[in-house]
Amino acid sequence: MAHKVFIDGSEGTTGLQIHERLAGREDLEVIQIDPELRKDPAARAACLNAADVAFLCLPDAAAQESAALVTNPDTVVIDASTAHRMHPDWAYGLPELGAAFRERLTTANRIANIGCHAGAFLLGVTPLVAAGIIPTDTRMSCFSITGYSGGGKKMIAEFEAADRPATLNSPRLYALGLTHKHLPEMKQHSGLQHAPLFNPVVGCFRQGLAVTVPLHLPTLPGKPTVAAVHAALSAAYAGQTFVRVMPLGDPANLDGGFLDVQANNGTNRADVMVFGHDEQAEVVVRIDNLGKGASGSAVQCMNLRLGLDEMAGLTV
Ligand SMILES: NC(=O)C1=CN([C@@H]2O[C@H](COP(=O)(O)OP(=O)(O)OC[C@H]3O[C@@H](n4cnc5c(N)ncnc54)[C@H](OP(=O)(O)O)[C@@H]3O)[C@@H](O)[C@H]2O)C=CC1
Ligand SMILES: CC(=O)N[C@@H](CCC(=O)OP(=O)(O)O)C(=O)O
Repeated sequence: MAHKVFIDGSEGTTGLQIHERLAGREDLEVIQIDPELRKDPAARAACLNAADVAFLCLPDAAAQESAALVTNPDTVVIDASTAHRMHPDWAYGLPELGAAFRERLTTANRIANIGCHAGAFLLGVTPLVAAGIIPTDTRMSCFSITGYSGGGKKMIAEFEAADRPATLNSPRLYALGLTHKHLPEMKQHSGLQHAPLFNPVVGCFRQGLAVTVPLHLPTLPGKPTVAAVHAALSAAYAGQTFVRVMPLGDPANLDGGFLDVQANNGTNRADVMVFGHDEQAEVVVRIDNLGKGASGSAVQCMNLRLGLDEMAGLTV
């Protein structure tokens, strides 16, 4: 029998992308809400409680409201928003972070999907903390370049408006108050004692994201080589379907010396890359912010939770 799935917020950026990834799957039946009633709590409650899996693709407040509407103990909720990522009762949706994450996702009825910047940061840093290469008390910094779809419908409309102001044509640094909403999950799931100093930049392209984490190798215990950093990441992700560690400093990652942050678009793949020399290393993690950073991850978590092929509906 097909699993019943409901997407609350199906007309938003993430909701539409989940819908696309579920299209044509015979093992799933998507519950449709009357479009006129898509923001009506009673209508949403009926759909949520009829679902085996409910995706919340909503702003934080609406996601909290939806989660509270779920009374069916068997409904698995996968929330794409920031609302529940720090909640102890919710599993964090990044199985590649380790066996404990993966195992929890196979049974949890509440799953918080990753933040796009946070997930990429964690893929680059968590194994290095676990391996002791980065001490837990290190004060890290990192930056991220993202496409404007990360800002949802509103930002997409601003960037794609016919009368777009020229100020949107150049990359825009933001979150300069240094309190970006992904900092708590970056700290919690990396094992670091301090949140990184994080600078996101949004560019005039729709989709694609890369987080860059600099490492000053002589300041780290035992002065690891760039090869040791690469080896630790390669070991951590051996056998993973969706995380690919590229050869060390591979020029094939670079197009005439430039790294294309859109190269994973349309996939659920994360590319982990290490560049550097004796003194400095840079870990770069590239994802599709709407793929591994949002809807791809959500579908992967559903597949895992339901015991289905983890790759169903997804590409690498
Ligand atoms: N875009 C991205 O790259 C990522 C997004 N996320 C998170 O996923 C969630 C969804 O983001 P995104 O798809 O980008 O956002 P969008 O703004 O594109 O879509 C949100 C959707 O929710 C609908 N909505 C708002 N309030 C309610 C309500 N009370 N009841 C029902 N529907 C409602 C909106 O309706 P309307 O169409 O009328 O505006 C819209 O269709 C957010 O929490 C976001 O932070 C997470 C990772 C990455
Ligand atoms: C360009 C842009 O604004 N991107 C968003 C991140 C999108 C994301 O990961 O979303 P949630 O954490 O909200 O789920 C931001 O930096 O706030």
